[in-house]
Amino acid sequence: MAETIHPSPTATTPTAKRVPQYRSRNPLSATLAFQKQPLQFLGSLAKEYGDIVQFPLLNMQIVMLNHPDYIKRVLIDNISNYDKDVFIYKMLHTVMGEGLITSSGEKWRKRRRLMQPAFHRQRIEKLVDLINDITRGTIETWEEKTVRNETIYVKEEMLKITLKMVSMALMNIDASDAAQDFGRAFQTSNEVLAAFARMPFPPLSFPTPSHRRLRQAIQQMDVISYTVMRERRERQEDTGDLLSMMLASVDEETGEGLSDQELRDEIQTIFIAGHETSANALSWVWYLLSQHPDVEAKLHEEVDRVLGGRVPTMEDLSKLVYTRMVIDETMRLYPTVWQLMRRTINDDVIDGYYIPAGSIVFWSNYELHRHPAIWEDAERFDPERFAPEQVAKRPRHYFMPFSGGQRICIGNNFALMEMQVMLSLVAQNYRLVSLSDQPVEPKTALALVPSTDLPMKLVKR
Ligand code: HEM
Repeated sequence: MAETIHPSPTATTPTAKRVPQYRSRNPLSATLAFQKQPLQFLGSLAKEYGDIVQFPLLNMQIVMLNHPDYIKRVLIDNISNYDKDVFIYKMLHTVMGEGLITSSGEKWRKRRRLMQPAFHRQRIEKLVDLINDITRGTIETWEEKTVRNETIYVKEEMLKITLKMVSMALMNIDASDAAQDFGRAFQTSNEVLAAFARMPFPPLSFPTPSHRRLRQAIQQMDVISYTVMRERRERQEDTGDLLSMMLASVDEETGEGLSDQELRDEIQTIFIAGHETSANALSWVWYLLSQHPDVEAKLHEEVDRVLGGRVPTMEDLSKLVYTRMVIDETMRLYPTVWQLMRRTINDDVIDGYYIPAGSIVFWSNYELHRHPAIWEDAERFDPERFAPEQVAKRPRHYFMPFSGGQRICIGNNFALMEMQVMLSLVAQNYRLVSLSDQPVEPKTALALVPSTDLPMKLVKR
């Protein structure tokens, strides 16, 4: 029989069930396990409790949802009942301010409306040539390395290339030194924040050595964002990109443009959200290809057949079906955004479970993408799962590496385009062969990153 729950079911939810509670004699065991090995801990919860469970994390109670239908309720069906007033977004606020990821309500809505046109399909189509050029530039730097038989570190290479792509394509910033400096400062802030996300104590305002490093890194990123902004304001030219749109925008009610602080927050958000995510996804792709020669061979066959030695055009992308299948299957196994959370505004009932107002609901794409009722033999890397006829059989919300609903990733089409172009163009020219026997495991920083730098050798095809 359904138990009643704390605080107590509301009049509208008289029959709601209590969310199963994590059981342990040690009140700190969940916190310690989450801090030490979050993926293993979440996996054990899913195994033991199924699709929903509540566990304590420090002084918070977290409701872990582990079925895509539950996530659909939060992101789509009852979206107005969930906001981002949760510690992880407050933490990101220290770096991104109130940018598109961290803002909510009317502020978010207006900003999203303003930025959305920069990501329309027609605009993205125009960026294919630029993405090709940037990839070719990288391939040229690799020519010499190949001759000298030098090792490349794939993680670093992917971060460099995606940072260039996002800064040149969306903000028309010549991505030389400034972007690389931004990348370095971002890595520092990333390390500190990842540690804080696992153990949010002491508060970031407390001046520990690592929190001081974070402050410094934020200052360095600020200097770069403000310089970019000042230069573009002075030049007063409309280059038709995202930054131009933001600089020219005027609030319909107040007639005012975005303030320096608001622009800084958005530039920082785009720099950060727009490069590390795609870089990690691509790093995982190269790693998985190096471990699965059969998949690699099939990819080469497609790239050679469709492109015939040319660089890809927008029309080619729809024909590079297997290339896209490899990307999707990689994001299933290693979703770079591996944890998401929301706060429940008013009481809700999810599949009969009572979720009181103020609950923190949490889900991990890493776990969801391994749900045994949805993905057979889930640990196996098998791009065929994403063959068009297989995709057609699954509800769309069963696979949401870019999240879903109104707050779906604004850069999803851009990311898919850049990854498909980059992957096909590099695969046309090179094989990336792993140089290490060290096992590569997923590491939970803010994003899900490979545990090694992925040293590889370039072999010309
Ligand atoms: C493989 C690449 C990427 C993945 C897996 C990814 C994933 C995601 C996810 C899961 C969210 C939802 C976050 C949340 O609800 O808290 C998100 C939001 C967002 N992403 Fe991405 N992303 C990628 C690439 C990009 C790129 C290239 C850009 C920009 C150029 C970008 C910009 C953003 C922004 C601004 C948001 C906030 C959208 C909003 O709330 O309105 N992302 N992304």
